Amino acid sequence: MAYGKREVLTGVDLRISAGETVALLGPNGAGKTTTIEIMQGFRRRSAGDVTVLGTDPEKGDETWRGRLGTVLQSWRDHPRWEVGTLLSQIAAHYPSPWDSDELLAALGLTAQAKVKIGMLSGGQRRRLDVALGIVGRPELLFLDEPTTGFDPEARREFHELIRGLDTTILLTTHDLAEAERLADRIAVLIDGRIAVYGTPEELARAVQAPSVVSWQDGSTETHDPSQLAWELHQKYGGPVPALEIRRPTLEESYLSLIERSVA
Ligand SMILES: Nc1ncnc2c1ncn2[C@@H]1O[C@H](COP(=O)(O)OP(=O)(O)OP(=O)(O)O)[C@@H](O)[C@H]1O
Repeated sequence: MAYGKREVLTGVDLRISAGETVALLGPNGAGKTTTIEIMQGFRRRSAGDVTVLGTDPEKGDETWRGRLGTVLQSWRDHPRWEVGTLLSQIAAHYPSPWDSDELLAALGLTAQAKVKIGMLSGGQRRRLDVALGIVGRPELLFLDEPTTGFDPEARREFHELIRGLDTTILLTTHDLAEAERLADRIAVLIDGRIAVYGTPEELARAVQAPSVVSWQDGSTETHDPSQLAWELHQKYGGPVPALEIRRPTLEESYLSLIERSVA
């Protein structure tokens, strides 16, 4: 993808299987939104092949579009609409939508059905965003930084909700713990290229961020914790007091990948 002469996506090779949740991570400006817009058919790519639910997004018709769901940053446009009314209005555009009341119940919004959107709390509004994104029973759901501004409880509830959906999901987030919790696979986009694509464990292995080994008398970073544990075991002639081995978190692997690509 090039904007004018400036190429912003140069190596996006991504295959997502049905039912999978994939998190697309990357620093600001890496090209995540552009990638998603191309997949949704909102942006015309400069070159390359894209197939989403069997269709080239540039040729996607209304029926194809109806199979996609999008949860964007909060709906702020309809503050005077009642939650239930807006949801049924949107539902009416789809061939086999969720029943609005059922969906509100599933999202814990039954008590808010007659509340005006402008009166909802941030977390409630976000649930409504999700309701609007999935009301058409999408086969593929795009979540763009879904929990920005959530309190920890709302975030946890949202994660449970998302994990309970049996739809294919492509998620962008800057919250690494969220990616780890929700995603089967993680794609890291750096400067328009997918630098790594795999499970969090595969990412950690590819990046080879060090583990932290600590014990009663010391602590160190190492790429081979089991070797070190063995050496300590020899040194102590038995169990190593207060031995702890901490594998790199997704955040550490990710940051180490970004640092390396900048260097
Ligand atoms: N309409 C546009 N015209 C020209 N350049 C654009 C346009 N939209 C995005 N860009 C540029 O393309 C690059 C990728 O932007 P994009 O919004 O896809 O990144 P992102 O990974 O989603 O970033 P963020 O995490 O900040 O949302 C950036 O350098 C941006 O400035």
